Amino acid sequence: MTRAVRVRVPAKVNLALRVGGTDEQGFHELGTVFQAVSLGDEVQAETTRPGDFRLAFQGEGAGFLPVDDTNLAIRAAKLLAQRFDVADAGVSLLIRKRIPVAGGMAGGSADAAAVLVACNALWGLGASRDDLQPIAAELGSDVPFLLLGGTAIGTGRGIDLTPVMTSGTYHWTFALSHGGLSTPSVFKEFDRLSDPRSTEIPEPLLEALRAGDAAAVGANLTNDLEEAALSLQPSLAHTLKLGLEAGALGAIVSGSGPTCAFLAGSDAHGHELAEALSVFSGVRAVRRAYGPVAGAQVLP
Ligand SMILES: C[C@](O)(CO)[C@H](O)COP(=O)(O)OP(=O)(O)OC[C@H]1O[C@@H](n2ccc(N)nc2=O)[C@H](O)[C@@H]1O
Ligand SMILES: Nc1ncnc2c1ncn2[C@@H]1O[C@H](COP(=O)(O)OP(=O)(O)OP(=O)(O)O)[C@@H](O)[C@H]1O
Repeated sequence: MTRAVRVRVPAKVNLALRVGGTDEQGFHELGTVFQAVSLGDEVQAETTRPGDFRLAFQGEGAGFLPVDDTNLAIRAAKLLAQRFDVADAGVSLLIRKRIPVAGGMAGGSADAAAVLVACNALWGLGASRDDLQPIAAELGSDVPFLLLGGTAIGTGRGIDLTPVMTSGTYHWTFALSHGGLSTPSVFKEFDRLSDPRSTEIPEPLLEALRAGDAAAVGANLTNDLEEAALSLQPSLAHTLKLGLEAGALGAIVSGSGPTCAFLAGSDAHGHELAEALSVFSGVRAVRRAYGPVAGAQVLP
């Protein structure tokens, strides 16, 4: 039996996020275009005593993230063990975290996706990615995309995925904020401020992605949750303005925020954006990344 597995998993940015009405469980209907980016976490999974599920963090969130059954990573391991009837399951997980916590980049979801892939390998389950998708969807709306990676349209709760054809590489600069925003409170603020919108994906964005036209992709970034995130954290307006003044091709709040995402024309331009953003005290840190990249993958 395999004793240890390492898995790399990306973060996501929503190039478009359209928010419609709610279903009977209170989930909003979404029309979104996800892109997986190279700012990611690494999960190391090792076999341990049967019934022993252990978790530790290094990096972002270490020291304050829960490491008990409330953590999505532990829930993912236990759900997989249950669905595949793994007798004597146990795992010791170490997560090297770079994705900001409660940052709108799906950090917890990424870890859950990585744990599914890691435990599948560790326990020799032989499950395909398609087998893992419904388990991922039970864990959270962003988890299935972090398994898939690349660039994809998400509909329904965000879990019905269709890969999108893209050309080229997109250079991203992310401005991390002090503190996070809770996803449910951002959706609640959206409901307070706005009526449900159309969930149609803007065709010019898809055309720009197909053509590899970064300037047109930048011009067509859109996020219906942005107004709600700005209402809860007003300093984000200044962060977005700084990036645009420094020549970003597009500037947007990532998902439910508060991380802000800036599209650069090149790697060198991304570096300039990072320098311009880091002078603002409202920005905790800047990170650069590129996309699209693969979903959760076992490392050799
Ligand atoms: C904002 C996004 O990141 C965009 O990709 C996702 O929609 C959020 O995905 P997530 O964090 O995996 O969300 P979940 O863990 O499934 O749900 C957390 C909470 O977000 C809200 N939520 C989430 C997804 C959705 N389609 N409608 C919602 O209203 C609900 O209040 C839900 O209780
Ligand atoms: N492995 C994990 N990593 C980060 N947060 C976790 C994890 N497990 C549980 N959480 C909890 O989930 C909350 C949201 O964290 P997360 O980093 O996933 O937010 P997010 O990136 O804004 O999510 P999304 O973009 O999917 O809406 C945190 O406040 C934390 O308490």
